[in-house]
Amino acid sequence: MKNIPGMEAILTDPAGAVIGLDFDGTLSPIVADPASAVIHPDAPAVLAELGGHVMAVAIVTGRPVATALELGRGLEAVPGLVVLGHYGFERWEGGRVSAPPPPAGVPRARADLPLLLDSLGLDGVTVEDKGRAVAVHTRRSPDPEAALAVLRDPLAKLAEKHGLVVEPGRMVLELRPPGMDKGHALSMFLAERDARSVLFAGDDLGDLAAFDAVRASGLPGVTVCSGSAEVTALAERADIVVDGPEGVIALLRELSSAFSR
Ligand SMILES: O=P(O)(O)OC[C@H]1O[C@H](O[C@H]2O[C@H](CO)[C@@H](O)[C@H](O)[C@H]2O)[C@H](O)[C@@H](O)[C@@H]1O
Repeated sequence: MKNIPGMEAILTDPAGAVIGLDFDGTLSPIVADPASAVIHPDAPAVLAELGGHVMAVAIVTGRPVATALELGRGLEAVPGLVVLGHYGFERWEGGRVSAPPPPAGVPRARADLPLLLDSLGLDGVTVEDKGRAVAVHTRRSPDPEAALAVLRDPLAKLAEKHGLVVEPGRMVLELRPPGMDKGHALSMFLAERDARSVLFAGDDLGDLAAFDAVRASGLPGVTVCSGSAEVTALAERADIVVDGPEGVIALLRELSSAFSR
């Protein structure tokens, strides 16, 4: 680990390190039904151990905070944990949630979706109502990539009509408000805490902005890709590529053990 640029600073000064982690595909294995996702069983204990050494553990996710905590049972016990949900619009810390008022465009887009999806005649496309955003999933359709291709333009037009943006992800297109992304969320958090180093691990396109934020911070930083066959863009830009959530947990465990030595 020591040979990775940025890791040296984290290992020698853990109290100055922020560990940023995506949720789905990084801490939680990808499953067909978003409502059935659960955190890797070892993650809460590994993060609790890590949280005792570092400046902060921050989960930066597209999920609403409440969903991340529900699917991530045990996370609330991680010392000093911060959850930045909805790509950073929501924040949970010490049991308290803060968030701006919900955007008006989301319920309007959600109301238009059934008719639009009917008109496209796609099988197995499902809608996840996230409150402050709405996600259209194709993982359970017979050809998920082809369904995504059919949906791309109509959803872009729907998003524009309601003042929203499209966030592409693993077999999902999400309609959400503009003005925030994981990079912005992470940058603000690093500045707020006066971090001295940072590690960020993610698996999906939305995590690229956080990778950029690690670089832009000017801090000693490490980017980790939770690798999959579905997304290759992160692996190309990561300092470390591991094998999915299992690999992420193993890396965090190794880090924690190094701090304890
Ligand atoms: O930022 P994240 O924590 O990675 O959240 C991104 C999206 O993750 C979820 O969808 C993904 O995981 C599902 C469960 O494993 C999977 O079925 C889906 O295909 C993936 O795209 C979640 O449902 C979305 O709301 C999140 O925005």
